[in-house]
Amino acid sequence: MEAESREGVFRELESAVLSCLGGYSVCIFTYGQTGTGKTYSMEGPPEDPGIAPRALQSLFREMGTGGQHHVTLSMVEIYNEAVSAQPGVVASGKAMKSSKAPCGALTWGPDPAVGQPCCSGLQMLSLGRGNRATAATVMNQHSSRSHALVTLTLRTASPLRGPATSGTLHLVDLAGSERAWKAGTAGTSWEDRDGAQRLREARTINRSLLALGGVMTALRARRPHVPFRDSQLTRLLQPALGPGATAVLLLQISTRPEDLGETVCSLKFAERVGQVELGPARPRRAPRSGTPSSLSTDTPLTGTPCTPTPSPGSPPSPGLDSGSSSALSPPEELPS
Ligand SMILES: Nc1ncnc2c1ncn2[C@@H]1O[C@H](COP(=O)(O)OP(=O)(O)OP(=O)(O)O)[C@@H](O)[C@H]1O
Repeated sequence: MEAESREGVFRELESAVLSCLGGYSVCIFTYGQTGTGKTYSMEGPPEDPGIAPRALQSLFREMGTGGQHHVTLSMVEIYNEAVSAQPGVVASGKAMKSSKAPCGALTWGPDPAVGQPCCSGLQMLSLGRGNRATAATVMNQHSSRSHALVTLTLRTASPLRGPATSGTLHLVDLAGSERAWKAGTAGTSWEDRDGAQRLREARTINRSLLALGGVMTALRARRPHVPFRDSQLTRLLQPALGPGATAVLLLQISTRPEDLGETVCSLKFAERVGQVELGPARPRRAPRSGTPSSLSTDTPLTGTPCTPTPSPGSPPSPGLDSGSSSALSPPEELPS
């Protein structure tokens, strides 16, 4: 995505983002082949921010115009099917105007329920970004090896706007799909430990993206059973893809002739997503008490313990891909 179009894309998304303040549930997710710029589009460099910081700035600018708001931000990473909350990247507090913070800097004020947090939402985003599992692959020097889900829950009360509402914004940066031969470590052979690790990651990533494709197929066909339980990714996305939610897919594709196969797969996936109907968007009233809902609270993670995110160089965590025999088998077919 070119720099000047990134602002244009955000302008298209802004009304959906702001609808969260009216109690709507909105999910924006990036999808595409590895190395096509998903993370860049979602995060962007400080001099030209991506969708996530722009969304936060826009929301907080709007919140500064009135009403009472309670904001919860959480960041969850899925690496090799292990789910972990990013340490220190879960916060709750009342959004407040601050003379010290620039407009939209997202300062949290003291909240008796959670102690005295006072940090900037943008700082929190970059903290999570820094902790994310990345590694060099043939296709991308800083490839994200995990799916990252940022959830903002916004409970809003305004005497002028009627009953209190609870809206949610999910920002999802999916790990990229990749072919087996492209999943190895740059400059090393497949037989070495790093190469094997990259292949194992690629296999798990592709499998979870296939599960997402299965969910989209079921939603499109309005099947009574939607296989949300087929992967951690789809489990966590369930509330974001429920009735009345709004989901926006940002598709990243490569225009290189040698990537044609992957590009066609990505376009087919987008076509399928484009045919999904989640029903008319519905606002949600805030619960009378308790914590606002978010991905982490709406979806029980029973049976899926939160484990610390291993760095790509550390031994694999026990899970779906712990079998050494499967470690070097190629990733499954690309999701399409
Ligand atoms: N519009 C852009 N302008 C400048 N550099 C870009 C742009 N888009 C992507 N890049 C650069 O291309 C590289 C790959 O981008 P990025 O890591 O965002 O891809 P990705 O799709 O998230 O990959 P993966 O799925 O492997 O994590 C990065 O070095 C990034 O800085």
